[in-house]
Amino acid sequence: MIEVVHLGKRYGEIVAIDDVNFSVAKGEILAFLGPNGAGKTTTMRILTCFMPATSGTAKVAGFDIFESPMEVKRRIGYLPDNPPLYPEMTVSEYLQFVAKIKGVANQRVKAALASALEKCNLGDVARRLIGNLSRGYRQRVGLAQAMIHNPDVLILDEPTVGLDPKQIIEIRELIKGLGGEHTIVLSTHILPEATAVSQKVVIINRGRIVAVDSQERLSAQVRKSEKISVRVRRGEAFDPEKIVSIEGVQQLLPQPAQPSMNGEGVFIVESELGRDIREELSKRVVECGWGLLEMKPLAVSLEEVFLQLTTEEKGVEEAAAAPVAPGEVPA
Ligand SMILES: Nc1ncnc2c1ncn2[C@@H]1O[C@H](COP(=O)(O)OP(=O)(O)OP(=O)(O)O)[C@@H](O)[C@H]1O
Repeated sequence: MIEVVHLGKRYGEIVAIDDVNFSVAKGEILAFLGPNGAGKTTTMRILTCFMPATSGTAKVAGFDIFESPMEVKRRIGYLPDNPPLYPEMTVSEYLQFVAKIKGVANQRVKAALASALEKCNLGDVARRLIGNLSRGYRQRVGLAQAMIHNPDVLILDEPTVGLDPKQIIEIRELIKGLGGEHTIVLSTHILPEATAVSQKVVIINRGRIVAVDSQERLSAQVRKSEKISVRVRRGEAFDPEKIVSIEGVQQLLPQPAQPSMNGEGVFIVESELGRDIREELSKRVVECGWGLLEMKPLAVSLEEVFLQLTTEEKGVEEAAAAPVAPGEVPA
């Protein structure tokens, strides 16, 4: 549905994006993940024909953004980082106004309005003034205006910025629900957002794509060992020697959690990449009589993937010097 090829943009001397390539299949949700200034907004503005690229091109539903911008715009709904809302209009008035601007035929405006209100759960506030709505509701109005002409593709620039945690969950759920019917590209600098809503992640850093893949495959790409978390009933009986002696086990990792009050214990076993120790591990735990409660493989988090990919580019010291808040991509 979307094909981006060798896209580049300069603002004078500043290279905002350089040789950006990715594709999005029909109905897929793609997260465009990167720190502030990475080039996300620039890419989205080019894709939505708001701004020309300096080099390369992109196709949306088979139409080239340079050769057929009107065809592209017809198929795209755009939620910019600051959606242009009119506070003195009611939600319905505003959406009908946008529908007309976007060329929805007069006889179809009513149906388009009903559909957008329903999809974005705005029925209850249709007659309220936009200026009186909460930020979460205003963001839904922003989404509704993006989809009022029922476009194949939705481009959403940081759709949850400035919302409270409850509103964030609601908007993410809404976006997830729109996938399948719409192809969605969403930009974010928040890792859990990419994990929560998308099937595919493009990581951009300093204007260049550093990875494009599914989260699972990105994790696999940077994985250097297998990790399994084991929870046992009798934590006090645990003897590390019994585990490290299993063939293929490299080390036991420090426990992430304190031993729980009820005596349970959790430990993480790191083993050679590609070697499946699960059977032997479970046997050993049972033989030792610790009471096996849970055993689960640990995936590498997207945060680790991001850090590793950008660290390779920036150099270890520089990356190590930048502290990262939980869930945030380092700048
Ligand atoms: N109009 C402009 N003129 C000059 N430089 C610009 C302009 N717009 C963006 N830039 C620069 O291009 C680079 C990419 O910016 P862009 O806004 O695309 O990044 P972003 O990933 O969307 O970041 P943010 O999340 O902060 O919006 C940055 O270095 C930015 O300073």
